[in-house]
Amino acid sequence: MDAVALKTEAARDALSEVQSGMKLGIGTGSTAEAFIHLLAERVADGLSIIGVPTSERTAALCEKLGVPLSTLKETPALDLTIDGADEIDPSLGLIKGGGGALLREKIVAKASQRMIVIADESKMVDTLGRFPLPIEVNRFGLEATRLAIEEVAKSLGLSGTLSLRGGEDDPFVTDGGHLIVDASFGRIPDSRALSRSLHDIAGVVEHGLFLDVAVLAVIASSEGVKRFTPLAV
Ligand SMILES: O=C[C@H](O)[C@H](O)[C@H](O)COP(=O)(O)O
Repeated sequence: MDAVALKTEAARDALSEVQSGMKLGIGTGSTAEAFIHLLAERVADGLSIIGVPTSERTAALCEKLGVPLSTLKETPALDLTIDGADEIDPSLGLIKGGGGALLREKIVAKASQRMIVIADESKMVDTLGRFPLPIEVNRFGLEATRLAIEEVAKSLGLSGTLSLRGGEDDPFVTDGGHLIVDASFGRIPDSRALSRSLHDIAGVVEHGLFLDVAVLAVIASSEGVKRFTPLAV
C-alpha cells in the first residue's frame, strides 16, 4: 500500500471516533485531507457535526465538500480534533507545521477535549527531530529572533541550521501573517526544555512541538491500523 492509501486507512479508522452532535477540530495537511473526504461522505449520509478548521486551506476543502463549519469565536470549546503530524514519538509528542498551520492547529487542539493524531507509519520516530522543527515567528525583529533561537539551541546542546521557509526574498506567510523558521536541530533529547525556551523568546509566536496534546495515535502500516496511547517516558 502506498503512503496515500495508508493515510486514508488511518483517517477511516479515526472517523469511528466521530459521533453525531460533535464539535470537531479539523486538521491540515494531506492526511487531514484524506480524513475530510471521508468525513464529507458521512455528512452527506446524515452525520451531524460542526467543524472548526485549522487553516484556510482546510476551510476551503470543507466548504467545497459540504462539511458544515464554524469558528472558534462561535464555538470555542470542541469535543475532538483530528489532525496529522510530521513526527510522532512514543509519548505521542509531535512535530507539526510542515504545512505551515501549526499555530491554528495548536489553538484548535488545545480547545478540544481530545486530540487524535492520524498518520502512516513513516511518521513514527523514537526521538523527535529528524523533521525540521517549524517555528512561527513575527516579522518584526526577525534577525534578533533568529539569534535568540540559536542561543537557545546552543544552551541545550543542539546545533543545526535555521532556514526561513520560502527563502529570504519571498518567504512563506502563515494564515496569521507570520513567517516560519525551520530549525534542523536533528535529534531533540529534551523537547520539553526546548519548548519552554522557545516560548520565552518574544519574537516566537508558536513552535511545532505538540507535547501532551494528542491522547491517541491512529497509525496505518501495510500490516493494518494500530492505535497507540502515550507511553510514559
Ligand atoms: O502544518 C501542517 C500540519 O501540521 C500537518 O498536519 C503536518 O505537516 C502533516 O502533514 P501531512 O499529513 O501532509 O504529512
